[in-house]
Amino acid sequence: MKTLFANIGNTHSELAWDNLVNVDIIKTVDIMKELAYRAHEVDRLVVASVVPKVTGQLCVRFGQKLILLNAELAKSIKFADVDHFSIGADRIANAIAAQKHYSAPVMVVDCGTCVTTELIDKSNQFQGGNILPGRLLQRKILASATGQLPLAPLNSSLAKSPGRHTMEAIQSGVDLGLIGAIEKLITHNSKNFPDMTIVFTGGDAKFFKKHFPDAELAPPHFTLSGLLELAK
Ligand SMILES: Nc1ncnc2c1ncn2[C@@H]1O[C@H](COP(=O)(O)OP(=O)(O)O)[C@@H](O)[C@H]1O
Ligand SMILES: CC(C)(COP(=O)(O)O)[C@@H](O)C(=O)NCCC(=O)O
Ligand SMILES: [K+]
Repeated sequence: MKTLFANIGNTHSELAWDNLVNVDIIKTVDIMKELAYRAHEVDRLVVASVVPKVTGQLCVRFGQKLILLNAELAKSIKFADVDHFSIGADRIANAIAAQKHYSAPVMVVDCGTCVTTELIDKSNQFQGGNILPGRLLQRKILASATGQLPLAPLNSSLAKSPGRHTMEAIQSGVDLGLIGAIEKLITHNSKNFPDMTIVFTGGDAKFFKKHFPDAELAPPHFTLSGLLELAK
């Protein structure tokens, strides 16, 4: 039986057959086209999706072959104190991956379209987390919600602060602001978990990790590895 795994995020999606050696990264806007090429080989499609429009299309296309990750399938994680119906499937997969790769307590910082955190304690409880707009999303909202601000490009290193022109002011404002926000979340969330491990993952993980020397950089395709773990 051939199982295809898919992690469908708001910007990118990852596709893999039962291992992490050959992972294809596809823009989520193109994911249905990509899956159409592969549909004939797929006996089972195991998906973590946070894009309901795509989830709906997958239900129609794959029917009974489709398995959607939700908190009820994540038997190794307990959700006693959280609203488990509301938690994104990628965040549940991150919790499973954190449990597999690190010793608890552990907080994942997923730097994607949004920055999310997921905190898992020693007794495998999902304690909850945080959601805030990521580096690109903050740039986009500044450009779209104002008359005069340009869309500032992403840069791999920090822009000068104080910024000497509009672009530098946006880049340093957003990027330093997010680093500060993550620092604050770590300090705040670690009050009850002083020895917790911090793990960075997601498309922007390398950028942020540089500013957190005590944190870990997750192995490649970390979220997807959580999804694969589920199928074992
Ligand atoms: N070349 C790039 N194209 C798009 N996003 C990038 C790029 N380099 C860094 N990023 C950052 O990575 C984020 C997307 O990360 P990703 O993990 O793919 O997101 P998601 O899981 O939401 O699909 C973007 O929002 C942006 O902040
Ligand atoms: C918070 C998210 C938008 C993050 O998505 P991403 O940036 O990884 O594409 C996604 O996990 C989501 O839609 N979650 C549902 C709400 C929640 O997790 O509480
Ligand atoms: K993600």
